[in-house]
Amino acid sequence: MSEHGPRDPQPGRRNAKGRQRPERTHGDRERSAQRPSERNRSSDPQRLAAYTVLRAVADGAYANLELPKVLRDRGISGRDAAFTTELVYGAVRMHGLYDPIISVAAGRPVAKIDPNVLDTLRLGAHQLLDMRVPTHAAVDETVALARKVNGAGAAGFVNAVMRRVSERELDAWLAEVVPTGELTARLAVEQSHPEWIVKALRAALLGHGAATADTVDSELTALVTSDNAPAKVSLVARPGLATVAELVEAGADASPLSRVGAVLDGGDPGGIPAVRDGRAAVQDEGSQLVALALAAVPVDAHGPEQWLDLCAGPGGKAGLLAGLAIEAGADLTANEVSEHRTDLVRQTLRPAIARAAAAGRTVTVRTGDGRTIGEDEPGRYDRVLVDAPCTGLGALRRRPEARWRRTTADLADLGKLQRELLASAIDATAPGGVIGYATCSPHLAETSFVVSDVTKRRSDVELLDVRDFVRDTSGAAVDVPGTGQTVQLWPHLHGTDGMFLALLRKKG
Ligand SMILES: C[S@@+](CC[C@H](N)C(=O)[O-])C[C@H]1O[C@@H](n2cnc3c(N)ncnc32)[C@H](O)[C@@H]1O
Repeated sequence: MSEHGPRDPQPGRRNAKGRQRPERTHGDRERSAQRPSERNRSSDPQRLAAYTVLRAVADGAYANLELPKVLRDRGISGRDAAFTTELVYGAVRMHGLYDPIISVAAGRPVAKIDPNVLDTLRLGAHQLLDMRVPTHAAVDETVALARKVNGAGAAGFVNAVMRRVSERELDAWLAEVVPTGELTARLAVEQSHPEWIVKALRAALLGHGAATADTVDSELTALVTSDNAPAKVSLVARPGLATVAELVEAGADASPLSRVGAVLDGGDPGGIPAVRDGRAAVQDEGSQLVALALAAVPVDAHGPEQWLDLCAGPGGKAGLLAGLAIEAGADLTANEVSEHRTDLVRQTLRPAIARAAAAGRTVTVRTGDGRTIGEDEPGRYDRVLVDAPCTGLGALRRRPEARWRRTTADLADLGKLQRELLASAIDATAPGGVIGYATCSPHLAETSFVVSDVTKRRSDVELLDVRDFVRDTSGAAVDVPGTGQTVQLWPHLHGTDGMFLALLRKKG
């Protein structure tokens, strides 16, 4: 491949995401035109760390778990950690767009590029096309990284590809690689999602009443665009253990959406004492609304209410439910099928377990298959949460690799499990009790279809109108589009994960 120096771009031009691209200087061009072997640069720790995480993700790791480990092991913190995080999340999320660009720049399909080298190129493409990194730094540092991790031969190739990519602004690349035609196919590349997910989200917007035929294109565009924006850091003050005021004092803003929530505008939540002690935690406000709604439904119980979290791992909602249960004079059982995740629940609930004991109530954690609880303990519980295992298509902002791992085949396996768990939950619920069925996915096959399939087969449950129980901090009903009795929250409308909730009453 021949090498061409980058053209001078139009100074001060904004790219498609509205970011100001820095002006490039003549010096940048000269520098980029140098052969990689003529430069004597070693790669910097942040890019090396980002590359390490990308390779781990390629081997099956989760970026949100691997990244903190690598940052900690290498002593990367503060702004350097934020930079590394942006590199990792951007390169993983956006490679559905970067790969076609890299392919054009390299003159070959990405399948013909060594996967290690491809990850280096993705990191470089993200710096060039979506970050404020000056062009010369993005190119030079990517080449230095390639020399270190991919070898001298690969560094020459990376240099050539990076320089080609840097020749155009993002808008020009979009014009080249985004297909014309169907919006779903266009968004799949432009917003870097597998097309089956874009189609499923389109159906979900229509099916949950969040769009009409006239508005679905703009809603869908806003939704998939929001999947690529970093989620804000939301905190929960676990009732009885911490207060929102305490979180506000530590620098967060009270959440307008959740009465137990606060939102952190940057900074490390781990630095907040209540979070460090497990009295507060990072938790999406949508998840908080689910737990609050289930706890708010009036139930006629004989004696202290018995609450069950059927699928509790790693314990986020159980942490909130435990506090709400103690406040309500109820007992909570948190069940989880995986031993390892049960340990995480136990860790999360440790402060609540102690507090429950002091209040004469119990919070119990156990390992078990939720599908058999209905048979083993029929009618024992007054409130049951089924936060079902799902594709997580409503939480793509937080899990950058999830969109590339999920397949339509997952839906069939999960659908069977979801139906069995919901049926078991209903069996485990006492007459007059309430069941919450939740997913962090708006996919119709995991939400409305599961609820309608299970309820139409039985005469002992009725749907409640969830809208009555999803209340914001002021006590007003949260504005949820659609007219059905279930609630679907949306990242682009509510700023939360795409949580779904149905509430069912067991007939007395
Ligand atoms: C969506 S997650 C629950 C998240 C949790 N409620 C929270 O807020 O942190 C679903 C959980 O269900 C668990 N699970 C899967 N199959 C299960 C089963 N048959 N019985 C009980 N739990 C199960 C998974 O291991 C996973 O931890």
